[in-house]
Amino acid sequence: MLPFLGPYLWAWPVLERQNPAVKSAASLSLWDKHFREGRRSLKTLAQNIEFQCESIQVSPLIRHTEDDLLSFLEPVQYLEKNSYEPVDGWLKPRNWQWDWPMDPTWAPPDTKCDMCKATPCDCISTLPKNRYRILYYGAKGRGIQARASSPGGLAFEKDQYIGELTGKLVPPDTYDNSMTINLNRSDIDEEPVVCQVYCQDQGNWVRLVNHSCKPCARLVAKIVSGKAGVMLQATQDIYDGAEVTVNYGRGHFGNNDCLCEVCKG
Ligand SMILES: C[S@@+](CC[C@H](N)C(=O)[O-])C[C@H]1O[C@@H](n2cnc3c(N)ncnc32)[C@H](O)[C@@H]1O
Repeated sequence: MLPFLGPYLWAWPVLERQNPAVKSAASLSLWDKHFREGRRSLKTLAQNIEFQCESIQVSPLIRHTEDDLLSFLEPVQYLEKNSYEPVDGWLKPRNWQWDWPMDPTWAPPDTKCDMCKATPCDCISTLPKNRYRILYYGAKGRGIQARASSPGGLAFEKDQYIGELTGKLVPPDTYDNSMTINLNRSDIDEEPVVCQVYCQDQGNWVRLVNHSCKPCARLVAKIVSGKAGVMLQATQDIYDGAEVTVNYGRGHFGNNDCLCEVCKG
């Protein structure tokens, strides 16, 4: 996915001539690496490759320094699973009964999986693959479109788990933005929030799901294959070509800010 810089990648030799900053031999190999990555993304529709330039407004490239340009072409770090590192001062969640500090998504081995109701299992590796594509949805930015094996076919069945949102695990109340979601644990008394999943700088495709006031999916905290996580679950049958959306919660968008199909007719 790299429509924005795509034309520049194809015109790379011209860009190189125009920007005198792009000369240092030391950085050529980095350029080369990102350039190849970009071409691969354009050629193969490798939907998991997202680039830093896609979430920012880039002014004409000639005005940028070499470092800027390189950072635009840097792929967003793709996480197959959540990343956890201990943080000083991360308080033990309410009613947590195990060692602390530790990965707050850890669950005891006898915890039943919310997908198959059994234990142990490998449900997490059975989530659908290649059933989505990243598309631009106008002023909403990028979003996720469902993709079935045949045109117009059923991509996801009602209640099916579509994917897991991955990101960096951070202490509760660290961030308050649309790239962060609280993870609470239904297997612990009073269901405390044990961490947030923060996916601004790294994560997977689920982080690109847009909001709708009439969504076809939801993000829900579940325990799957022995780990707690935020799962994307279809709330109705979703067909090929439909945008996969969730509700970000009441009050997320101010008056008239929501661009979903309900609010914009
Ligand atoms: C989790 S991100 C979704 C991916 C985002 N569209 C992108 O291209 O990076 C959330 C952001 O998408 C945009 N967005 C999502 N749903 C929207 C909606 N219904 N109306 C307006 N903007 C929306 C807002 O900018 C919001 O802060």
